[in-house]
Amino acid sequence: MRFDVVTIFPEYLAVLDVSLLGRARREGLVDVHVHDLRDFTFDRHRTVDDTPYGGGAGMVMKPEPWALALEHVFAQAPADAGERPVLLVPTPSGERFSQGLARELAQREHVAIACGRYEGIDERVFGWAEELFEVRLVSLGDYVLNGGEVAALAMIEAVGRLVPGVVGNPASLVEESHEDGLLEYPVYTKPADWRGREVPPVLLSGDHGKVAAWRRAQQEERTRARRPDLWEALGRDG
Ligand SMILES: Nc1cc(-c2cccs2)n[nH]1
Repeated sequence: MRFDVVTIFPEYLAVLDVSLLGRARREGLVDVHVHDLRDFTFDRHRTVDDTPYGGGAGMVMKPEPWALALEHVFAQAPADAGERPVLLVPTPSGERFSQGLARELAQREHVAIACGRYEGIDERVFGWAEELFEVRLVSLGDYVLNGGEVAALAMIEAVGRLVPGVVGNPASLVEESHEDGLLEYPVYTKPADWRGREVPPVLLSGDHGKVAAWRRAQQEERTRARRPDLWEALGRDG
């Protein structure tokens, strides 16, 4: 799987060289390429923004550098990709990013991410990009970041780790929060008695059936208590 990230802060993405994805990149499972938007400007100041039509505070990212950068990214598409690449655009006004969307994206050959800054990217870029990409405006949550780079890191990690072979033990991907719509159960390790706090006895029982039942009950209790929205969505009684 290939990721292409376009940003005015390419150094923001350098952390991907050291995280879990570092090995995946070295083993050719996941490929991440970062592009500096300013490389697609041609004025002396490498200008990427300008004042907003209609007035208002802040600056808007100019459309032409984005079009040139995204055309360059599109041309990098893996030769065998039998599908249009996805273009993810992190924005507070997008669809909610989720484990389900991460799973969907992990099946794709080529995912591009456009990291906006300032007050955003000229809206016309998204309509234009539809000619080359499946464009998905995506929100990480209802809060505002200064730019899309942090969101890009989060999405690359969430998607990249689901690519077969990236995570050593695929079984560890199964019982995670949100995999089955429920939050994950609590986990414990040695010592059994830590500062007077004991591990739930069922976990020391050796009875795998009881352990599984206890863990499921914990998942349901936690989801109902902490995420009533998820609980309702599961259609369980309130
Ligand atoms: N969920 C979310 C995305 C963002 C931004 C993306 C780009 C600039 S701000 N903030 N919050």
